[in-house]
Amino acid sequence: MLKVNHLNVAYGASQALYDVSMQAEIGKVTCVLGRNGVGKTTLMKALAGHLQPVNGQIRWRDQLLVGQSAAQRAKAGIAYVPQGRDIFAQLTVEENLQTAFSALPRGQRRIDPEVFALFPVLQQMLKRRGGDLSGGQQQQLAIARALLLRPKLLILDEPTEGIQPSIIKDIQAVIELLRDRGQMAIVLVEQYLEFAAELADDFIILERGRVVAEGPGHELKQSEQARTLLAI
Ligand SMILES: Nc1ncnc2c1ncn2[C@@H]1O[C@H](COP(=O)(O)OP(=O)(O)OP(=O)(O)O)[C@@H](O)[C@H]1O
Repeated sequence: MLKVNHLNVAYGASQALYDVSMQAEIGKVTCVLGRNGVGKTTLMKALAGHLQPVNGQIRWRDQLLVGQSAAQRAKAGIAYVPQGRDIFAQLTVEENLQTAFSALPRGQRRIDPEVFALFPVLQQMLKRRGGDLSGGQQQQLAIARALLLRPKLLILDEPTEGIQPSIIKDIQAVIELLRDRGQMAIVLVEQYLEFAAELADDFIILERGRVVAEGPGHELKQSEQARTLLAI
């Protein structure tokens, strides 16, 4: 289980997260919701090790993460798919997938065919350059690259942003399949209440860097508070 306790994160003098606590369990999707600029990406970067907090604790399977680098966390099975996807435009799909290898032991440096079962389009486009893919295909590539780490904690930062509805459905199906296998915790950042409500087992809502609502996912659809906080 992931446990975040009283996390404070700042960019220099500008504080972005205040006393944030949350948890995410194996076999569940935990959604982090909130409007633009409330601190969702900051929280994900702190989980992945791209930002170190001012104070507070992050525990993953009872191990303290604060102080560990992003590379150490990747090796410990924490995979982060950033907002904007970070695909290398000049590298082929295959080469983009191979960039995950640096976090893997030598014996495991191969592209698991399972990622092609999950995202068949990637196999068809293996020799194409990342920059030639559509936004939705790039998102699938970024998730596939993260899965090559065989993560136990998968962090997805707004995977639906700017993506056509048919691919959103495909991505949703993959997230559900990964969740239902019961072997990883999934933290999903979302702005769209509908998508989050379909997937969330648990949720938190951030507002100006603070957790202002939380609960089980089934409460999201009916929640007036969520609608107000997300300004729908
Ligand atoms: N590199 C940075 N330096 C200074 N301030 C930053 C930096 N990145 C983000 N911030 C600020 O921190 C706050 C939280 O930003 P963050 O990107 O975490 O929000 P978000 O909820 O992910 O928003 P979005 O949905 O637009 O991605 C904002 O006020 C933002 O301006």
